[in-house]
Amino acid sequence: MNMKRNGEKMTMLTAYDYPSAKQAEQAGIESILVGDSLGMTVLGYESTVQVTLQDMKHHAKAVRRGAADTFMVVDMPFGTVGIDDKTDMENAVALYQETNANALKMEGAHAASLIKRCTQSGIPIVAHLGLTPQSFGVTGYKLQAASKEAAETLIEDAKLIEQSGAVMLVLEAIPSDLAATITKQLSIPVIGIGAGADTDGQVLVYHDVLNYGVDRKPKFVKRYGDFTTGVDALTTYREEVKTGIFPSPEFTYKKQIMDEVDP
Ligand SMILES: Nc1nc(=O)c2c([nH]1)NC[C@@H]1CN(c3ccc(C(=O)N[C@@H](CCC(=O)O)C(=O)O)cc3)CN21
Ligand SMILES: CC(C)C(=O)C(=O)O
Ligand SMILES: [Mg+2]
Repeated sequence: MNMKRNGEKMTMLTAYDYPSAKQAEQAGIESILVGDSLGMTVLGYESTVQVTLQDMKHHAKAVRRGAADTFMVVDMPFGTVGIDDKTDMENAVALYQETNANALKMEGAHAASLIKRCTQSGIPIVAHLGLTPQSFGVTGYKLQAASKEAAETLIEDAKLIEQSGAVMLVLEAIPSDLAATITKQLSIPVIGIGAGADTDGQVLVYHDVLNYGVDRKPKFVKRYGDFTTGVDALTTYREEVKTGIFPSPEFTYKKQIMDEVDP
């Protein structure tokens, strides 16, 4: 992870299961995020708030099987950080140990003390500031740190999480000049999503990149593929069964002579 020094941009992509993890690894993506966005993209929840520690474990284990050689970051879901020191630590240890993750990610500057304790215990932590979707009920889904005061607070928060031992910072939905400033001031890599071009790297959601079952497109999402064509394929499959085109002999086992078979 020396890319901050040599200036090469780092790429991160979410993955939630075995095939998407394999694809990300095959594409040479440097780091996979098993994001709690899986609640929305693959479980059909309205937000990430419904996602449990069990959900994260289940998906992260599948991702690990698909991408054994890629740096895998796993989100701590809503309600697993900030309960009490003992419970927070038990949650982090379980998620890290059971999924064989390379790092865990935690939203918000309030996680600073847990970041410190995890780091001391040997768990690498990625911090996540700016728009933190687990707090959407308080913040909404909108640009964060838009005022001068909020920007100053964010800069202080970023320094705090670096001092607490975070190995990386994700900045979401903030003005690009603020993201550039924070990226310059920190020595750890800063990965942006809706944070402009001057961070050390970018992260996007798999289903957004491939237009796969998502109905909203935030401003920061660029689509590189179109999985909605899957519906055309499924429609053709249905039609071919209805019309008897499928299964043709090519997809059929050889006939037996039924007369020779006892009924
Ligand atoms: N598919 C997906 N992509 C994501 O990037 C993502 C998730 N899901 N789930 C978890 C969070 C939620 N995120 C979101 C969700 C919505 C907006 C959004 O609608 N933004 C609007 C701005 C709305 C406003 O300013 O009021 C946009 O147009 O960008 C942004 C980030 C980012 N994360
Ligand atoms: C949007 C990214 C950074 C995330 O936290 C997620 O996918 O859950
Ligand atoms: Mg997340």
